[in-house]
Amino acid sequence: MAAAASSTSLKHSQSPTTIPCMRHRSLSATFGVTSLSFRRSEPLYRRFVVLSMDAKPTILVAEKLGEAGVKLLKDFANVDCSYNLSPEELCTKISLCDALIVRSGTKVSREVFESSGGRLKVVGRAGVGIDNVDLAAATEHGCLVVNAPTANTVAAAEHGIALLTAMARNVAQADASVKAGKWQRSKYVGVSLVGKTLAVMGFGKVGTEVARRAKGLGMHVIAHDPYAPADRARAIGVELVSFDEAISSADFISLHMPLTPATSKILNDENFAKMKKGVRIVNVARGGVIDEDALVKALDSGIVAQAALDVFTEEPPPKDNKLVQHENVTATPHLGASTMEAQEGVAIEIAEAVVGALKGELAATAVNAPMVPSEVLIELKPFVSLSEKLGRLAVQLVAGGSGVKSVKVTYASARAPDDLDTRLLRAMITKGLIEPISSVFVNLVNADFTAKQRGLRISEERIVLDGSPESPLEFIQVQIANVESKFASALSDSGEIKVEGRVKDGIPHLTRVGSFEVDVSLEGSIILCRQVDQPGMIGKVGSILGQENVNVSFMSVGRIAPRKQAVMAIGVDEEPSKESLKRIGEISAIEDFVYLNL
Ligand SMILES: NC(=O)C1=CN([C@@H]2O[C@H](COP(=O)(O)OP(=O)(O)OC[C@H]3O[C@@H](n4cnc5c(N)ncnc54)[C@H](O)[C@@H]3O)[C@@H](O)[C@H]2O)C=CC1
Ligand SMILES: O=C(O)C(=O)COP(=O)(O)O
Repeated sequence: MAAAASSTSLKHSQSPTTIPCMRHRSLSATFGVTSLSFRRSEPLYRRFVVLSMDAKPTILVAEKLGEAGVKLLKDFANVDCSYNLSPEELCTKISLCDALIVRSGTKVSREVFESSGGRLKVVGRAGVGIDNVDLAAATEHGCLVVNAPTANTVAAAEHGIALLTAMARNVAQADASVKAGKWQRSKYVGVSLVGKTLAVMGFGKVGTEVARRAKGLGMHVIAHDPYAPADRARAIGVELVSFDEAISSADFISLHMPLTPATSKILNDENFAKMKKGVRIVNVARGGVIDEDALVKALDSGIVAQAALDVFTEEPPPKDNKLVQHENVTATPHLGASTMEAQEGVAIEIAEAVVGALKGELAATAVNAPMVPSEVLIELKPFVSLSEKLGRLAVQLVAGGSGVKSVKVTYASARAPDDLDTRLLRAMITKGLIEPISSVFVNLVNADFTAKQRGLRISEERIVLDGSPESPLEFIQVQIANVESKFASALSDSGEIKVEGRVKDGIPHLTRVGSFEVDVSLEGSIILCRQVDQPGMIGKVGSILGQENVNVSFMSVGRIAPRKQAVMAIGVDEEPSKESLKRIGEISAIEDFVYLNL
């Protein structure tokens, strides 16, 4: 990463403080925060998922969404409900959209993010499974992905139970037979559920609700979930067991885990061979967790007596799909979430999440961004701003041609080490370091990815201070190693560019440059001058700026000793002209100076 040649040439328009936007935004209704006022006219989260949104945003709803949700969206944005778009049509439309809402039927591929040209800021998945969204691509493009994880839980569990009971009593097959004019009572003798063992694979929200209901049907319920707490299972009389124990002892297996690389085709030839002969399988999770060819073989050989499937690897499955056609298979077209109640709930849940994210609020259901509780966020707010500004300052001090590769961030705090969430701060320092010297837009979603991609290593260190832990942090220090500085006094004794800041009365201040203590509020822009300490310097610089009507907000001098080397830090509200900066540089006592945009 090469630093910009001249700090004065840095593009001011990249500064987030220049984005015109609303005042006094609510931080997050979801987190119960009512309202916060910000000194800059910018909601905090806007720094993370920033929109250049002077006009109403546009939201593309690509699959059927409940009316109440659509109404919520329309109150805030232009809403384009276009269903059944081909992948090409979606890619064409997306460049005009700030947000996209989908269900399980739309593939939000890398091409979609690439085609958006950076405008797409939020993808809302109106449901749980996000396996149809390329999360890595979303993150790389700084696009937030939110889902609606709770509103369809009961619907999916009820559908699982519906399939379980219908399968056990051949309801679908018998219904088709009666409609065909037959009366085959002996052919459709079923099996009972009571006393049978049900293995719930994936003991999350849906799995838990299925387990509860199955217990009510008199079944013996066991579950396998490597991440579920045993006490939650025990509380409802379910025993957590290993994968092999679950599949080998079950009469019925119900799948409720997400489709991930680890669960893909988890029911395969090898695992079907471990099952009890005559096992019955329900899948309301994702088709991809079953190797469908292996299931056909297991059905044909009688290892699996019956299967009831709501989901398929390819949806809709091809007409000649062997599973769908199999007489021992009951199939539904991905109806798990399809109740009136669930669809209404999901629509509202996703509309609120998407609108909130577009407004710059933190989304409680963000899938690809760290969640920071609201109380932590409120405390960290001024430090978030300080972090970004220290990053911006530090990188502008790097001499052109030096490559920034290694940055050390030190947080000094009287809090216990595990009582400080630095993810936000690190993301904002990264934003400050990268944005001034590139065209990349960095936010909370893509900060770590962007740093890694640029080979920028950010290490973090904690200094634990004695004293009152009332404030989350005393100071933050940013050091850039192995670079030259265009302002030699910014180098510490050990040769790194070093800047340090604190929050004073809620306002970020620069309190150290190299080995020099200064004190200048981090607002507007800053001029740093190195000089031999002597009377009259402040006046000389001040009068040059005054002649141009540039308002000085702050001045401070840090010096080794009276009349020795000193650094003068001057905060200015307006950007001085090149001519004024040149005149400051020509003051004979000034040995070195740099102008830095914040
Ligand atoms: N058919 C439909 O219309 C619907 C399908 N679903 C699907 O159901 C699945 C579960 O949904 P929720 O319960 O809401 O999600 P959840 O996130 O609450 O639960 C998933 C559980 O699976 C567990 N898990 C992860 N890897 C596992 C593994 N290798 N083995 C066993 N368990 C594992 C997790 O620890 C978690 O407890 C998702 O795939 C979702 O997409 C959800 C709603 C409707
Ligand atoms: O929420 C889920 O994971 C589902 O599978 C529901 O999918 P749908 O929104 O009905 O296409």
